[in-house]
Amino acid sequence: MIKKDAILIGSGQANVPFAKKLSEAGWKIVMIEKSVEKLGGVCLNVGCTPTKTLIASAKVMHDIKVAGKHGISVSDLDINFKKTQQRKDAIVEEGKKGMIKRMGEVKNLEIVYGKGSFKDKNTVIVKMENGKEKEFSAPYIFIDAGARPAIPKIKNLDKIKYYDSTGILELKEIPKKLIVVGGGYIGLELGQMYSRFGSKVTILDNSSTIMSHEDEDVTKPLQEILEKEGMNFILNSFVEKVSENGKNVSVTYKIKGKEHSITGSHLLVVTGRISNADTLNTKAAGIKLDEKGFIKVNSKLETNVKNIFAMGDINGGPQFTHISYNDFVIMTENILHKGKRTTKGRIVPYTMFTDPQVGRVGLSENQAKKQKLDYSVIKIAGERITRGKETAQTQGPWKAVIDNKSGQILGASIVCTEGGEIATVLQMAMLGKIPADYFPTGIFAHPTYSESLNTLFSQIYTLNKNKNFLKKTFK
Ligand SMILES: Cc1cc2nc3c(=O)[nH]c(=O)nc-3n(C[C@H](O)[C@H](O)[C@H](O)COP(=O)(O)OP(=O)(O)OC[C@H]3O[C@@H](n4cnc5c(N)ncnc54)[C@H](O)[C@@H]3O)c2cc1C
Ligand SMILES: NC(=O)c1ccc[n+]([C@@H]2O[C@H](COP(=O)([O-])OP(=O)(O)OC[C@H]3O[C@@H](n4cnc5c(N)ncnc54)[C@H](O)[C@@H]3O)[C@@H](O)[C@H]2O)c1
Repeated sequence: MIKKDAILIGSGQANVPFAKKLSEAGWKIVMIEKSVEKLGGVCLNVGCTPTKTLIASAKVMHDIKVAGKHGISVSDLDINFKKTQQRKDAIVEEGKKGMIKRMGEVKNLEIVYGKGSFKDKNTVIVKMENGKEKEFSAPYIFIDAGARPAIPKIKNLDKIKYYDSTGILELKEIPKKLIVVGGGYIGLELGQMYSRFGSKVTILDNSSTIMSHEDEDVTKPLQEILEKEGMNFILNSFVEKVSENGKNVSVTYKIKGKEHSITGSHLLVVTGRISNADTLNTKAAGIKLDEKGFIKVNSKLETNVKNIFAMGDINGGPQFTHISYNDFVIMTENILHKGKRTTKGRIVPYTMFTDPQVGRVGLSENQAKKQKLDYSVIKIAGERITRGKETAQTQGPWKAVIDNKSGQILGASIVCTEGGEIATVLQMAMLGKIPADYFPTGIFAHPTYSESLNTLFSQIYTLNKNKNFLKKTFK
């Protein structure tokens, strides 16, 4: 048994920077990670970094395909997919090398490769790749062990070749016909990416809309844009079974009880991500899980067991890199500086990296409605965006939700080629409590995309006229 000041399980987006902070404060720590290949977690190795790199390559391909709009013709458009993949691999490798170097410089940090699981509330056993075991004990344990693909129960799925979000990134060939089960972030981002590389892509989802947790007046226009690019959507579809015939895969699904089938060359299954807590023997430490298997934490990220904390996807999310990183910020302040930071009231931004992006921050209209808030909605179509006209990227809509009493922005959904950046501008306004009426009159550089926040927020005057909106706040 080796004694430490703290045990860190998983090298996700929170534990990596946290290890450095603990070390700087003089703590002797051990970090347990399944393998060196997984060091740095999902985002760097098989998540954000590789996907956003490949998606950028697919955008270049698309921009060339539509260059005719600008009077530019390109003949012999071709892709050397091996090189495209090599570029992605090199970027991941570079990030990995840098991280390993920085981790090597962290004093008092021992990294052990193997599967960690609890023996009791202070002890963790590591089953190493060579079959040997090591035991560590510490008064503090920080879990940042993430989530993995959720594979739905579909008849024969375990008998055929299919891809999850990791496997699909390693393809050597561009699929002729890609069937995607799941129309959420990964399905839409990777579906559009392969569609732009040349695949015929069909997305099946059992919900009535893509990205079903978002407002329908945001997801419907996005679906239409993707359909115009050649993608096909089969919604309200319940996949029953799959089979292989030769090199092809067939998917049988039901819509309103009626059976249909579709055949493709490749099948991608991306229907959400489940907690890795089931690999940790949490019972031995008495750690409580929620009904979905995520570790229950309070707003300070404390589990029900004293001095055991859970950060990142494994505590139920939201499942984003920046949220896990913010968990690290909370933990650092509370553990090392006697702070009282919590997750309460944190404004959550996220961006789906389709093209156009869906830049999101704060509340959607649906969420504001559910919370029974007193709110108004402003919205403009993409055609109103001046910069978009110049760049031939007039997708939309842009939408914001405003608190009727305070005039504060409650949230926004920005469908735009740079939707994520524009939503970030609004996030800054929300953080700084800059009210909505700053935007119609504020000065924005012309012609940036963000300048059109001016146009979006000018809608508040119309609301004012029609509904006596924000009488106190806006004149
Ligand atoms: C394809 C894809 C694209 C994504 N794109 C984005 C994006 O653009 N933006 C964004 O914000 N988010 C994105 N995400 C989500 C993001 O990657 C995750 O939210 C983020 O990585 C979660 O970090 P984490 O701290 O929870 O730990 P993770 O990154 O999940 O790391 C957990 C680590 O713990 C290790 N581990 C697990 N169990 C054990 C055990 N028993 N013993 C030892 N080690 C263990 C794992 O091997 C892993 O390395 C994407 C995810 C995927 C799959
Ligand atoms: N840009 C980003 O920030 C980004 C990118 C990728 C992933 N992520 C994170 O990773 C998480 C996982 O992504 P994801 O796309 O796997 O999950 P998701 O929850 O975003 O989408 C899953 C989709 O699958 C559908 N679905 C579920 N079960 C189904 C079934 N049996 N048949 C058909 N459809 C089914 C759901 O209706 C949903 O639309 C995301 O929730 C997000 O937090 C973020």
